[in-house]
Amino acid sequence: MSDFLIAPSILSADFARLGQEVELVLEAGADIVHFDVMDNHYVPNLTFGSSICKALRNYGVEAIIDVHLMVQPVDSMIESFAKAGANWISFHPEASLHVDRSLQLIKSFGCQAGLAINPATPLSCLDHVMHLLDHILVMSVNPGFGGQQFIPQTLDKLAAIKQKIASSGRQIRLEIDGGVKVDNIRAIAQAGANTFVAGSAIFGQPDYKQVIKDMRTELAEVKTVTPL
Ligand SMILES: O=C(CO)[C@@H](O)[C@H](O)COP(=O)(O)O
Ligand SMILES: [Fe+2]
Repeated sequence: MSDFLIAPSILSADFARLGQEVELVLEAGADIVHFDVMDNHYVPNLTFGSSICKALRNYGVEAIIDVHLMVQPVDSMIESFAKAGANWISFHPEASLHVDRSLQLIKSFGCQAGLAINPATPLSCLDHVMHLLDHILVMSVNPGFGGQQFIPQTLDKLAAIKQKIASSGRQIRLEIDGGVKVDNIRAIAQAGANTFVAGSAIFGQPDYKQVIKDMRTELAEVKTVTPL
């Protein structure tokens, strides 16, 4: 897998043509599919569940599906997403009563496990679970909606998490989610991210291939690549 992964968020896709939209964005050069699950409880918005993930697999989508659970409770959703074909599953620590248990549950189904960190979530939540993490999803907006502005303080947070990952000695993907665009992706990568969720920046343009190409051109300028 390459150093930098581009993960379009299907939250901004045309839901009436979801299979085709995912196919188009993968043909346009996307690496993985970011799948935002919102429950109108943990976040004030409602999207889709595991049956839509299964439908994408049935449609023929073979790429990694990166499920971002914005739901509470968490554990009751994990098995159905794993069985529906999710590869990566992340959740918000505030939404789980037993974070270690939820991470172990994700891994017990053979999926990669991640924690999603909100803008105001302290990094201490990572302290005792680094050994269970395959990725950390850093939210650069408050969760619940696409099309929000990138919160600039996230750059310092990324740098701090990058240090934590380096001291852990583990290979943990550092994923950024929210407000990622062609004009800020380079600075975000320079701060330490290596996996980039982008919804409105990609699906909001008529030519998905051009946006992804422009993002990769920016990423090619990054001096220090965060090792995996
Ligand atoms: O998880 C979320 C929002 O809660 C994201 O995945 C958004 O869907 C990203 O959308 P853009 O900010 O890129 O439009
Ligand atoms: Fe997301």
